[in-house]
Amino acid sequence: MRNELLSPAEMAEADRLAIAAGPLDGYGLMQRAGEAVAAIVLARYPGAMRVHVLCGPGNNGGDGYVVARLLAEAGVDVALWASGEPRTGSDAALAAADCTLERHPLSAFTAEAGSLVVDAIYGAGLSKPLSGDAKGAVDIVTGMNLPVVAIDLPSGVSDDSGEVLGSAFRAVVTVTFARKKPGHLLLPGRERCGEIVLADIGIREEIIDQVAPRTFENRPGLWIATFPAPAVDAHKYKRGHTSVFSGGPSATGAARLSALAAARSGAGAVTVLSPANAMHVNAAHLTSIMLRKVDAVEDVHDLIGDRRPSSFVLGPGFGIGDKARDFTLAMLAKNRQDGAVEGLVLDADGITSFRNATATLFEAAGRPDAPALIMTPHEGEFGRLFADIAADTALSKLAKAREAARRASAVIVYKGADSVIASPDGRAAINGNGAPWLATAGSGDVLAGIIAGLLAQGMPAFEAACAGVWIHAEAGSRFGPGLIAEDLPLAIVPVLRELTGSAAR
Ligand SMILES: NC(=O)C1=CN([C@@H]2O[C@H](COP(=O)(O)OP(=O)(O)OC[C@H]3O[C@@H](n4cnc5c(N)ncnc54)[C@H](OP(=O)(O)O)[C@@H]3O)[C@@H](O)[C@H]2O)[C@@H](O)CC1
Ligand SMILES: Nc1ncnc2c1ncn2[C@@H]1O[C@H](COP(=O)(O)OP(=O)(O)O)[C@@H](O)[C@H]1O
Ligand SMILES: [K+]
Repeated sequence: MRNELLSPAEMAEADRLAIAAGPLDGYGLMQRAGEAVAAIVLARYPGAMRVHVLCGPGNNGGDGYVVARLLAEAGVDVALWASGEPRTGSDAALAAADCTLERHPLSAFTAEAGSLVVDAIYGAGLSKPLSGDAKGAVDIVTGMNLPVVAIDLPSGVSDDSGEVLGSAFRAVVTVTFARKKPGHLLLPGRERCGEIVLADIGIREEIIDQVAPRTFENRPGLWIATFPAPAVDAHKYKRGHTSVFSGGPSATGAARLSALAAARSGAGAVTVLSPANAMHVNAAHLTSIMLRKVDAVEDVHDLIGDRRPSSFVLGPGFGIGDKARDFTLAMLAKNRQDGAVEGLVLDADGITSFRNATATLFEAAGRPDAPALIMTPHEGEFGRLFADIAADTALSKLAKAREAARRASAVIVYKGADSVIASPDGRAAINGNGAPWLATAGSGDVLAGIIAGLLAQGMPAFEAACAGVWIHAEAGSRFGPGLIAEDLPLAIVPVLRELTGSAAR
């Protein structure tokens, strides 16, 4: 599996373990890194008039010296620009010594139209905002719109958070090593990387296993092993029963979108739970989806006793207040072991309702036998439940989601163009297959329904949340322009078909 993402500390650890295990030493790894980048440059830009290689003082610059030497040996016209001297005895110093091209100071950097830039100024070691010569080079290259091949990361992009520190290159291709880093997927970093090429530099799988990363790119490989497929002897309730709470008469659509998505995602039975005064509105719009009156907490208990739904969605269009809190806490008070309630997806108004009662919610979710709680906040909703975490500028979106999941004892789906899914056990995944077509009213309601549908079919909470986010994003990206939320439940069908095929293999 190559879905792991390495933090800077984990990458350094992998590097250290790989060197200790041999056969390559640090300079050997650097040579492999440089070879990979040079091969990409030669393959992608065979006609480049001139290649400017920009080297910083650290090992990212070291990779750059290797690239400059190899490109020159291949007959390319290379101009080498350096900022700072590699530390004596470092691998970068060895690489610089082996590169006999004339070195120009980066402060004098100029380039010509039609040339290509290899960015080896800073990578994993970026420690402060770009300034001086490095910033000047970014301005020149950006102003001339020259194509950039970035080594490891575009200089200025933090590998940990994806933030742009000061300014950063915008690469056409970024070549990174062993595994991707969070900054390749989190915004705005993802946008600055262009296409990301992962190069094998000889850090073997068992080294990554030893490092045991807890952060992943959200791709099917992460959860396909638990992706549900109906058994031959399935009946509808065996395939899972999802219930979705509806709002009042003028706010029923969101629940129906969730319900339809849960049904499409494979839950065998889906029920909309409606207040009495909205029964007629809901009834007029439901066919295969069942409808049941739920007005008070007793109705929730009766439903759980009678119909044994395995998952719930509460929040879309529901309204903010006591009722949302009481229903949520009633569900969380059930025991999972009884087979009663597997889990609850709390979205939208459901989340906002706990703005001033977070401790009650987190305590209920943290009870050992409690059903799984999955919360799906967008940025605004996240800030309502986790104001201090949201305001902490030292934390990346990844770190924020992880901390929130731990505090709330809940799986957190921190939505957006770079959705992060975090589990209270420390695992986290970053999603990268979305598209802005998904930014349409009701899209989040559909996501909540897909996750609940997967949960009802027995998928564990973190995996169900990851799969839901990926499937939702994939369907929206493939559909493209014109997408509205009503399209999404049907648009997930071809995606599910492919996943079911691959799960069967
Ligand atoms: N790990 C591996 O397996 C492999 C890693 N490899 C490569 O190594 C790279 C990481 O190397 P690295 O750790 O030496 O860091 P790097 O990015 O070169 O920068 C550090 C230097 O820059 C300086 N500096 C930073 N920001 C600055 C700023 N804004 N303005 C000014 N100065 C700034 C910083 O100064 P300091 O923070 O110490 O003051 C320090 O001197 C990695 O990205 C990959 O390409 C490959 O060889 C394959 C194997
Ligand atoms: N620019 C974007 N790129 C990819 N996905 C996006 C983008 N904007 C929004 N989304 C996704 O669309 C969904 C919107 O959900 P939400 O904000 O709850 O909307 P609504 O309340 O209208 O349903 C989320 O899954 C989010 O991750
Ligand atoms: K770089």
